[in-house]
Amino acid sequence: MTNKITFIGAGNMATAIIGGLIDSGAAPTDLTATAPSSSELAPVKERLGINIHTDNNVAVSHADVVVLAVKPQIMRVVCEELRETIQQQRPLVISIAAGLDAATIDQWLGGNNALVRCMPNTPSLVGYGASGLFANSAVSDTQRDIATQLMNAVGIVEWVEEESLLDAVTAVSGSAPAYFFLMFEAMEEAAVTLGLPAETARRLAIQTALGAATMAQKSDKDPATLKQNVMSPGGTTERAIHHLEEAQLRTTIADAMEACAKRAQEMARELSSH
Ligand SMILES: NC(=O)C1=CN([C@@H]2O[C@H](COP(=O)(O)OP(=O)(O)OC[C@H]3O[C@@H](n4cnc5c(N)ncnc54)[C@H](OP(=O)(O)O)[C@@H]3O)[C@@H](O)[C@H]2O)C=CC1
Ligand SMILES: O=C(O)[C@@H]1CCC=N1
Repeated sequence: MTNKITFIGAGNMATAIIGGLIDSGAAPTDLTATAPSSSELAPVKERLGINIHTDNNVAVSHADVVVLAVKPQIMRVVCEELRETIQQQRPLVISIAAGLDAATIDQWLGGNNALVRCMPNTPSLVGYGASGLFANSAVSDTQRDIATQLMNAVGIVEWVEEESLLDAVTAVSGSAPAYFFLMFEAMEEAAVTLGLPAETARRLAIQTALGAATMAQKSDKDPATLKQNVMSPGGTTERAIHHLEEAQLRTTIADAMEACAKRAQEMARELSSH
């Protein structure tokens, strides 16, 4: 990819994507990240070798693609500060902020911008990201390809044709690494109670998740069948799964994902109104 890409914000998500891009062959010199303080940026430069800037407008002035990677709560200030430069430069703008809708961001940037909303996740850092993308009507096919290539460099890409579906993407992949990390915590704690050393338990739980995910990805069988294949009749797994079903794990997951999607909608309302 030969585009010059500027990330506004150099936090968890931006550095995860940048790290993944570099691992997949992007030239660090084509990448720039900004943040308010050079003390935060210095270690990013040291680690990734990319360009850094504390002035967002300067960083955007030569960019083909601008990735807005600041917290949703400060997006308005950042966009309004960038409005003039973006209107002159006309880059493809990609927002990764949860909740904030494309029309609001476009308006804050002065209007008529080619804008892609992307909901990535932090496993982008290791090339196993999963991103949902939505394009507004100003985005050309070439720009769609650019966004696809960018996020494909760090994982899989799924386009949605209705913007509201990004809230579901947030629930199933954007926020979801945290659900699995919670599961690892819980499994490690339980295994320690059963007598295993914590480190052993952690290694076994993580490797098992990796194995299960890889099997589910490579197999032509659906997850329900793969689950059934582990459950010997009258055996140990059956007992464990019975317990999880009795404890309403499915409902708990559905409720958590619904809460996640609702929070994204709430954030959109809160943030677009002030
Ligand atoms: N974390 C995740 O798993 C995911 C996050 N997202 C979205 O990504 C976005 C960023 O989240 P995340 O990376 O976790 O947040 P972080 O707080 O880790 O990163 C935000 C970055 O923005 C910088 N920043 C703050 N103010 C400005 C400014 N005025 N100009 C330029 N940079 C600024 C921060 O610098 P400083 O620290 O100095 O304030 C920091 O580097 C959010 O909108 C979130 O919704 C989407 C999907 C997943
Ligand atoms: O928790 C959040 O709001 C962000 C968006 C998805 C993951 N982290």
